[in-house]
Amino acid sequence: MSMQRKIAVLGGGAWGTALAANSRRAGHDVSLFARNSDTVSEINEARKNSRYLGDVILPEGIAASADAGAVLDQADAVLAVIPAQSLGKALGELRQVIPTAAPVVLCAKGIEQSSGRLMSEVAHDALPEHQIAVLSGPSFAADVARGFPTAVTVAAGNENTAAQLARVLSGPAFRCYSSVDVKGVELGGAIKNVLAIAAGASTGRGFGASAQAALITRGFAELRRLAKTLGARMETIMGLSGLGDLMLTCSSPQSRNYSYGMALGRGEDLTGRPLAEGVATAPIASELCRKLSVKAPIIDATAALLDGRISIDEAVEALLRRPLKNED
Ligand SMILES: NC(=O)C1=CN([C@@H]2O[C@H](COP(=O)(O)OP(=O)(O)OC[C@H]3O[C@@H](n4cnc5c(N)ncnc54)[C@H](O)[C@@H]3O)[C@@H](O)[C@H]2O)C=CC1
Ligand SMILES: O=C(CO)COP(=O)(O)O
Repeated sequence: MSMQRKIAVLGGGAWGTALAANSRRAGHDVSLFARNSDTVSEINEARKNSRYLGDVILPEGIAASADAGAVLDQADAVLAVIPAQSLGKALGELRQVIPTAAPVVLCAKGIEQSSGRLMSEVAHDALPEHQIAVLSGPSFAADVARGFPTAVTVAAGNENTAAQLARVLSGPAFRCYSSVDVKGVELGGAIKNVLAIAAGASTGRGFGASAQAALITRGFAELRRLAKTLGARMETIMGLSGLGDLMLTCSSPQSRNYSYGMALGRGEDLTGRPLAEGVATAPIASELCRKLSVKAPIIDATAALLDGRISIDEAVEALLRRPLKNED
């Protein structure tokens, strides 16, 4: 039986376009909803999305449109690639035109600042009749758009749905592992963005690789504690969507969160920078940890730093001066 499906992608930014390219290479019929008419014509006519992906040439046959209803019509699966803080509103507006039989795969990484909800909770509330899944893992849009080898995790509450989506979304160079741990997969993606800002700030401030390794490792301990409290599986946190994405994002200036942190650390002007999801997630992640009595000094310090409540040097001093403790 042919695996060809109609995949509808919502969001014409870097990641939406890259996932559309991947789905096309996997042999699917792909339509992409972008709000910006210049983006729509550039994808359709020049097979490019230069604003977000520079000179990458996309595969033939991605049908971009600013008409969400047309994009979603007859879709077998929907990839929601809209930034975390806008996802709830966007899905609410599109509810009537998303086919109820189509699983909705959430690809944003963040926690909703106004409510503290994870993306799957936001989506369940906006689309109570739909099956919700999450795709996350170490995957820069530019790499995926170019067809470089990448591996991610696709999670859904139903094991068969997760496995089926992993089969459908895997491409020649894009390997999807399946999971039923939706919460674990999305927590890793949301928290690594906050930790990447911290790691970038440390580098930008001029601290060495030792500080970097300490931040990543102790930040990972905070992610593990939060995930355990929320009932996620440790295997997930140790996997692609947790440790894997943390390693990628905290070590490469290709990450917008890491480079946001670097600019912060260097004292540069932060206006007009590309999307860095960790900026909005940091305060609510810190608040969530406080409410759940999860110790998260690095997440807290990152939120305080972003808020202008402390300087980097004050944050580092406060972190180092905490009472000595067991490494757990
Ligand atoms: N860029 C990357 O390498 C990766 C990004 N992600 C995640 O994917 C999400 C989206 O990121 P990017 O595409 O990279 O961001 P981006 O800034 O490149 O693009 C965001 C796109 O969403 C569109 N958008 C915003 N609100 C919308 C709405 N209400 N309806 C329709 N479209 C809307 C914008 O017009 C823009 O085209 C983020 O949560 C990010 O963390 C995940 C993995 C990799
Ligand atoms: O999520 C990503 C890689 O897995 C992309 O990271 P940035 O949003 O920091 O660029």
